[in-house]
Amino acid sequence: MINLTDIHQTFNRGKANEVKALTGINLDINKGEFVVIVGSNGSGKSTLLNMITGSILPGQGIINIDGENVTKLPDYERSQWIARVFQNPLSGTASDLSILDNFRLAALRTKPKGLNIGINNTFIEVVKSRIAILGMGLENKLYQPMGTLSGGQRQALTLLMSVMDDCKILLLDEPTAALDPRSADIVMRTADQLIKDFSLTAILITHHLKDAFIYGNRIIQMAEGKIIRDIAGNDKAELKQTDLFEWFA
Ligand SMILES: Nc1ncnc2c1ncn2[C@@H]1O[C@H](COP(=O)(O)OP(=O)(O)OP(=O)(O)O)[C@@H](O)[C@H]1O
Repeated sequence: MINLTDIHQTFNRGKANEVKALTGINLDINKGEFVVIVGSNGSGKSTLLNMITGSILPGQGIINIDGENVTKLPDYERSQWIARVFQNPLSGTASDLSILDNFRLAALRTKPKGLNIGINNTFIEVVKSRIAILGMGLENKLYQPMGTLSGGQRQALTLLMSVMDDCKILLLDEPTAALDPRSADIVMRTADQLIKDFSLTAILITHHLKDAFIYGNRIIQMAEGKIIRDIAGNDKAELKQTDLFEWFA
C-alpha cells in the first residue's frame, strides 16, 4: 500500500545548520497494517509522515502509494488516499462551522470540485450514528459550532471526519499529545476501532509507550533518520511494555 525506497531528506543543505533528517529509509507497509512509530525527539518521525503525505517532497528516493509512483505529487493530489490527524485539535476542524457542516466538508474532501453534498435526512442520520459511537453525546449537538467544543471532543470528531470520504490511509501524528488522559484514551480507542471497521492502513506516531504497546500490529523505532527496529505480527504481540522502555534506556 505504501512503499518507500531509499528516502533521504536533508534540510539546510550545505549550511551550518544542515540536518540529515532521513538517511536511507526503506519501508513497505501492507494494506490494513497499523504501524506505530516511536523514536526520540528529532529522529525523523514527522518528516517521514510528511514524505508520505507529500507536504515535503524527498531529496532522494521513490514513494509509491497504492501501486502508483507519487514521488513528485504534492499533498493535495495525494489526499484521495490519505487523511491526517495532527497533535493540535484545532487543525482538523473549522471553528466557526457547526459539527454537521464540518462533516459535510469532510465528505466532500476528495470529491471533484463543484460537487455538492446537501444536508438531507439520510446524511444527518449517517453523521449522528457515526458520532454516537464516541459516547460523548455529541450527536445531539450537530448544530453547535465546532469552536465551542473541548480539544478532546474536536480530536475525536476529526478522526470520525477522516473516514467520511473513503480515505484508505490514516496518519496519526501524536493525536493525543494535547489531551487529558481520559480524552486521549477515547481518541485512541476510537482510532483503533475505525482502523478495524474501515480496514484502513494506518500509521501512528506517539511518545506514549503504553499506546505503542497496546495499539497496532507493527512497531518501528527510529533514531537519527533511520529505522533501527521493525517488529510485526506475533513478534509485536509478544513484546512486553518493559521491552519498549528498555529501547529508550
Ligand atoms: N522544515 C525543516 N527545516 C529544517 N529542519 C527541519 C525541518 N523539519 C524538521 N527538521 C529537523 O529534522 C530533524 C527531524 O525532525 P522531525 O520533526 O522529523 O523529528 P521527530 O522525530 O518527528 O521529532 P519530535 O518527536 O520532536 O516531533 C530534526 O532535527 C528537525 O529539527
